[in-house]
Amino acid sequence: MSRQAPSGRHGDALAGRVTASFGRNYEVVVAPETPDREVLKCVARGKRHAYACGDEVRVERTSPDQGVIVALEPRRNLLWRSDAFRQKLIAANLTQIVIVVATEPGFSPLFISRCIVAAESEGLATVIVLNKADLADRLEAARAQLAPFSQLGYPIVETNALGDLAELTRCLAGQRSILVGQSGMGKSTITNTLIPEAQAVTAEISTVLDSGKHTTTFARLYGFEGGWIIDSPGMQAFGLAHVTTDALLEAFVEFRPHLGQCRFRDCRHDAEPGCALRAALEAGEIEPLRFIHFHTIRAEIESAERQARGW
Ligand SMILES: Nc1nc2c(ncn2[C@@H]2O[C@H](COP(=O)(O)OP(=O)(O)OP(=O)(O)O)[C@@H](O)[C@H]2O)c(=O)[nH]1
Ligand SMILES: [Zn+2]
Repeated sequence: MSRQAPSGRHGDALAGRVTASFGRNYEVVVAPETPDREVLKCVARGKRHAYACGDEVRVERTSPDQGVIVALEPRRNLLWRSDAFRQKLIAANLTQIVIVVATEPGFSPLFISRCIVAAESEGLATVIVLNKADLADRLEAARAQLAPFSQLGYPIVETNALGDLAELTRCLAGQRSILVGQSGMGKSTITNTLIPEAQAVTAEISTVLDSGKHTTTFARLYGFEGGWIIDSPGMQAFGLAHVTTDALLEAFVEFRPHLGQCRFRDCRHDAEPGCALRAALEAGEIEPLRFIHFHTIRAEIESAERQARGW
């Protein structure tokens, strides 16, 4: 029996998953969950298509190790980087975003809020990894910094990437995760410990670039424990320019009970009288830090909007 493509038009095409993208070239794993699994170097048919790691696609083979992507299965969700002018796809079909921070060097709580906004606005779960938990003298301070997030219910997994990652493995098993983190948090060490194949890939790239440093330069998907993991490069520019103000408010989960309760329907939640969010802030129901994060991210989004319109 031949494989049936859902559209019918690509009946001879193979089902595959995008595991890396380099400009207009893609790496696609065909029959990813089977012993017939193989990797094809692919190009996209047509100019307007762009694919992301995690995309489920149909490919037509053009040589033993090459193919053309001819169709895209519907995406469950999509993460991208965006600023006023550009959007770059990062990952599709995720179940969770895993944010790696560490006891040292210092991390940015705003970076965490940004990642959470991306996760919430795409309906994804968030997990925070506190790495280098073995550096005991820094641990309490880092936990205190993460307290506002754990109070919101975001799980925090403490790890020592140089040791045992059993708890993190349980958290990742069966999930489709993207690992994000600022530089130096130990994300590469975690990836290399979890996925020996990743070590080989980064080593190869480091040799090619003669950098000697194992730095992630592009997103790559690896199969892991019944799911998969995308290791992504440092995501300082985790753009949120495409998120609307309403979606941003919803993405701050602690704001939700108060939305629609302000005196003015167009309340900016700055200094207006009768602002329900300010009242919740003053009542201690909203962390001041998170309130600041909201305003910071909204200002960025609005500034990107103005730039995009050429104001
Ligand atoms: N003590 C301790 N050191 C760690 C741990 N994880 C990573 N390190 C060290 O922290 C440094 C940074 O780790 P990397 O894995 O390169 O960090 P990264 O987040 O991938 O950083 P970039 O490659 O810049 O993106 C390295 O010297 C690691 O050996 C940990 O759990 N405990
Ligand atoms: Zn308000």
